[in-house]
Amino acid sequence: MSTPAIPAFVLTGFLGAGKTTLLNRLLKHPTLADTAVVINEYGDAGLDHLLVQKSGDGVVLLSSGCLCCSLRGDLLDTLADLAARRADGSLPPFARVVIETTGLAHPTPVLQTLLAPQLVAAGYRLAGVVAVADAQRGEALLDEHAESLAQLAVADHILISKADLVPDIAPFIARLAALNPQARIDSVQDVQPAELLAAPAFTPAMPQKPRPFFSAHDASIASFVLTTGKTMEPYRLVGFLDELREHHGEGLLRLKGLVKLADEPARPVLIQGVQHVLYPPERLSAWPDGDERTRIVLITRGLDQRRVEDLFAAFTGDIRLDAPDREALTNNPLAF
Ligand SMILES: Nc1nc2c(ncn2[C@@H]2O[C@H](COP(=O)(O)OP(=O)(O)OP(=O)(O)O)[C@@H](O)[C@H]2O)c(=O)[nH]1
Repeated sequence: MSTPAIPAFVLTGFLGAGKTTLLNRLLKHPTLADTAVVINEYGDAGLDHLLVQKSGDGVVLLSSGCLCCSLRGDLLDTLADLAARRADGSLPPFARVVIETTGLAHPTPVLQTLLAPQLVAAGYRLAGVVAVADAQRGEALLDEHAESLAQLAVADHILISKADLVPDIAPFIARLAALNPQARIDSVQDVQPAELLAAPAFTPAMPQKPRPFFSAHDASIASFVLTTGKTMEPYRLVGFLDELREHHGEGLLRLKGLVKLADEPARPVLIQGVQHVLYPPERLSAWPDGDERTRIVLITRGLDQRRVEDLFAAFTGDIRLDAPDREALTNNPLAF
């Protein structure tokens, strides 16, 4: 009998954005008390782990009852170890894990780690990416630090901190909505802790929100949705994902989708991926939102959207003008 997967949330945001402040607030909430926290610090500079009360062995027990782990070493080993100790009863049966990334980190290595086969086998499931956006430093931060832009671009949920220090956050919100049209955007103060870490966090928004404007600085980052009402044969999905990963993996900051497969159209398959790493598809029991179309959200950097759309259409059999069909892409001896 399989046990339910452990939802893993990534909490990201630039240095000083307010991640630890938010985390402390979340962990005080009774419904989130059974949360394991991994603070992903590199080097000796990080101090975040000192802000929680240690109880030896790298694991700390917060006064609220939360489990916390300060991590200097390998994220993968730590997460695997936490799961093993949860399974053998030496740790309480935590209901979710939050991984706070270092402020300077590009988010993709952490996401890739979570999609690694060892962690999938250990029972983890990437449940959502929450990014804290600092309204005080606002757009300047996005312009100056590519990591900050990437953190916000891959988020499912953006939380704006320090809105209390800024007279008008509307332009900042507009910029964030343009950068990541799929994300839900809230002010940190307005969001309820319990709803923040409620799994599953992911439902691809449809239709795609229009981009109110597009900043030249963010021009290489794009977010778009591939959709089809058709069912797909499983081998075609595999073929599409293989092609995508092989030829466009480098520019794929994040992929997440619900796919209607021909074998069981009433039970969509959840797919997730980061760059060249794809998570094993997960069969859901039902469509989460009444919309039974395949929807795959891609967040990309420097990737040709049109080519990806053509590739997808070739595998679904949807006809597109001026685009090669699937045979031409997969059976062409001259193809790349
Ligand atoms: N006024 C105000 N201050 C905030 C808010 N959120 C965080 N801060 C302050 O901002 C500073 C940095 O917050 P942290 O929570 O430590 O930020 P962090 O993202 O964890 O920082 P690093 O771990 O260095 O990446 C602290 O002094 C907080 O008190 C907010 O919403 N409003």
